Amino acid sequence: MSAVEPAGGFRLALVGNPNCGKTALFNALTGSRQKVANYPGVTVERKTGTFQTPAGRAVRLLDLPGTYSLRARSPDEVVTRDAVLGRIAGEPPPDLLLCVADATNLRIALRLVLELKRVGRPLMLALNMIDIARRRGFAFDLDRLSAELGIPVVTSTAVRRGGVEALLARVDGVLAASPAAEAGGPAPANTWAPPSSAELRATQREADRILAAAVEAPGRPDTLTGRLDAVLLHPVAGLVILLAVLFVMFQAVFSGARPVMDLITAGFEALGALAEAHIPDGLLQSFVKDGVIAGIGSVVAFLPQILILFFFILVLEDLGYLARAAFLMDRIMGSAGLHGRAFIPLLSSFACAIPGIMAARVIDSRRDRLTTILVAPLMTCSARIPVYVLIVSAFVPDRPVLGLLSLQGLVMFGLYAAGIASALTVSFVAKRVFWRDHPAEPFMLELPDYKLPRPQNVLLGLVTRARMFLERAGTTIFAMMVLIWFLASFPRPPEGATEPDINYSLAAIIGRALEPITAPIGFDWHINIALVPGLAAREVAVAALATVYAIEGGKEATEQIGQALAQSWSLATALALLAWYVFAPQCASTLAVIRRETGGWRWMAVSFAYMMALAYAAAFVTYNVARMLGAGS
Ligand SMILES: Nc1nc2c(ncn2[C@@H]2O[C@H](COP(=O)(O)OP(=O)(O)OP(=O)(O)O)[C@@H](O)[C@H]2O)c(=O)[nH]1
Ligand SMILES: [Mg+2]
Repeated sequence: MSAVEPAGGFRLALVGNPNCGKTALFNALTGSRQKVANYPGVTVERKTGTFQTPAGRAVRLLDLPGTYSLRARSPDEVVTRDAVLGRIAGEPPPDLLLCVADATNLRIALRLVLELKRVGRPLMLALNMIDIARRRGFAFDLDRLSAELGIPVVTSTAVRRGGVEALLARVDGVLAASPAAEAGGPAPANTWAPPSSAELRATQREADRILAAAVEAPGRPDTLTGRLDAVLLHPVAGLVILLAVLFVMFQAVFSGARPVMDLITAGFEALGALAEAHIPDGLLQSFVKDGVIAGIGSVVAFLPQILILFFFILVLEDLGYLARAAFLMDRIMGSAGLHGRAFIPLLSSFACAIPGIMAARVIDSRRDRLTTILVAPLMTCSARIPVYVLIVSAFVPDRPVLGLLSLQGLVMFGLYAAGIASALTVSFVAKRVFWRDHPAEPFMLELPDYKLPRPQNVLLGLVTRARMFLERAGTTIFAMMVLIWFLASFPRPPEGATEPDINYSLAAIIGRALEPITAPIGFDWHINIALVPGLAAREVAVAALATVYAIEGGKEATEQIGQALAQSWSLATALALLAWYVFAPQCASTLAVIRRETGGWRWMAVSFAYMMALAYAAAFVTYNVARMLGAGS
């Protein structure tokens, strides 16, 4: 048998409608941890993994973005089409197409199966989510289904242990009979051509006939999803609930993390004290204590906040609420010129703009996709949380509003709202001013059934996030801290100097050189030092401020960084910096992803320029208005 195995093993591709459980199956088979969530359009690129079948065959498994047809309208669907048809350079076509279907939702899935048959590759159908289907009372005549379709049909529960064993056993059988195993056998003909709408309708009729013959739907349909949707999709009640959910989320981000945050801060302070006690006074002590510990510690302290935000996002995703939120926001987003499908990319950008920008691949019209990519970085990503929380807790008094809300939480919500409002405004302007002739595209998004969030899934998501955040702290942020400490410590002050050491440093020289540009927006040279390296990653700004004030404070810098800021900045400056951070084009990786996703420098340059202009303008207006209102000192 091994003599006829293709090099690198058999190639198996997972194809299917969006949200049917392909990635869950991929993870179950390969032990990978790719993102699984309850909304269509989670996977937007192809991923490979390997596994061994029970008979010992090595298989390379390909997870693909979901699609309804191989017609391929959007960039993610193009990936699927090309992989299925073997059009990807250097990659032979799959030896077996494993079509995955949501067993409770087979109509379109069967149409895709019929379309896939024309590709001429060995094909097999897995009725996934069979657990849910059985519970709801669906009955399947698998033999009949298999006979009608002319391919093997198995059932699976991708998210349960043992849920894929029958499938695995069957894969062996199919691979043994596949042409790849008959060395030199003739390749079957590929008769697939992009189907016309009429052809798709004909295929759908055939699929409906097979469905009627082989599947018995429950007499009493599932009513839970319907009952929930009657409230959650209500044009008024639904929007109110959505707003309430978002509000609770931001409040929790702000106030829920305090105790853990204080613990982390105390831990890093103890580390700093330890460094002070054990390393002799001098440059090395300053490097370890002010550069590394103060800098990294100031960023890592925000881990709890970031995890709280992700906890909310992960639970909402798994619940199936995100697609509803997209539906609710469609009218508002549509009037701002955004495609309904832009909602999930934009919401993902609350976590980080990078997956958000990539998720825009599900949008088929190029202009709608570009608009989404341009405004995604305006959404408040989690890297802004440290900057916002630091400044808000230093400058906004901690007092209750209307009894139960905190003023600080309210300001935080306002900052998120500012991000959303500016995204809507920018897209509105882009649509009206630049792309006037563009007709609105109809928005279609399948609403998944509600599912109870899976604790393992949420936990896994949190661990992944925590790891990514700490890795960033250990690499990008660490590297920037070393640079900033160096710039802030050299050259050493001259003999008999009276000012703090940092005032004689390279950092001060650079920061002061930028003052003519930043003085009108209220930033002094300390802030300038934080702004430039902050372009690498937003959190660096917090770390940089921590280091700058720690070095400036010298030995007496025992106070927390927030207190240091409150003493040295006016309220107007603090507000201007917040305004700056709502818009500033930041983190080099986001810009790099924009370049990659749009296929050139042009849109990267456009987004950098427009965000920089907005940031400067917003900071300018904020600073000057605040000063006029008396917040200038
Ligand atoms: N109960 C149950 N839930 C499942 C099963 N398979 C997947 N799910 C859930 O269904 C949702 C969608 O799963 P994914 O694996 O992300 O679906 P996908 O086909 O990769 O989706 P796209 O990447 O968007 O095309 C998730 O919430 C999974 O936890 C199953 O067999 N049983
Ligand atoms: Mg997927």
